[in-house]
Amino acid sequence: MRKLIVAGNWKMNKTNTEAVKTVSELKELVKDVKNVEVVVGVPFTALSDVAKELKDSNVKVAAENMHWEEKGAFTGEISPLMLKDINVEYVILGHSERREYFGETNEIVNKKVKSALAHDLKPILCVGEQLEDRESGNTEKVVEDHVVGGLKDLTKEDMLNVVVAYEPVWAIGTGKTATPAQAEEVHKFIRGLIAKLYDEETANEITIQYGGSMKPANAEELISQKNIDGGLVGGASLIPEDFSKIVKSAK
Ligand SMILES: O=C[C@H](O)COP(=O)(O)O
Repeated sequence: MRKLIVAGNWKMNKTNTEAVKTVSELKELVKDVKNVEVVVGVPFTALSDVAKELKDSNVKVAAENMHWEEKGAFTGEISPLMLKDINVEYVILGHSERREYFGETNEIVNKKVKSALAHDLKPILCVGEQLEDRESGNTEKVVEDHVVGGLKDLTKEDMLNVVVAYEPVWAIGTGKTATPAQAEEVHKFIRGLIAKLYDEETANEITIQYGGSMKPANAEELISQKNIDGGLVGGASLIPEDFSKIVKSAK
């Protein structure tokens, strides 16, 4: 039975003080949730204090990015060792904003995914098409390129620790959600791709989250689709009440 995972991605929002206050409210709101893994992805500056605040709670912590090397002359970067040391469990990799604004290629994303796994961090690999890809009928081609490129050289055992997040870029922060049927179609395609790259059993175990304007009002219908196993939530994850409603709508 694959795991339902609802993860927040705060992006570049909240100071450390605001972050600690937010998660202290969130952990109370979701303390009785058992069927869903709850994760918050927070800025680097807040990771340590957020992890301390969430110790002994059922909410896990994610970083929003990391470098693939353990240490060295990489000014401004954060390494997997640094994340492990402060009890971070997940790391969001290959988000479309990293690809678009910071030039991350599949090759870079793949190095990060492999490094995360080697350091016992669970990567959330983000994949998804731009509006022009969808309009030109290239959604599957782009998604396949991200999935195959991001997972290159991973073993079946590695794969079982990877979470995939399908995020159509045109739906991120725009209020335009993919319809449940549109999202399900791509999720099914991704699972089929993983079955081809590995096998059916592995594909059935992988959590594939949907991301893109997920809100309390649309989460239940999206997550109830056969191949949608949770969400990667941006804007709505900044408000504990809204995020907890999304978590509780996952069944
Ligand atoms: O990682 C999260 C996504 O980019 C979705 O963001 P959003 O929920 O604000 O559309």
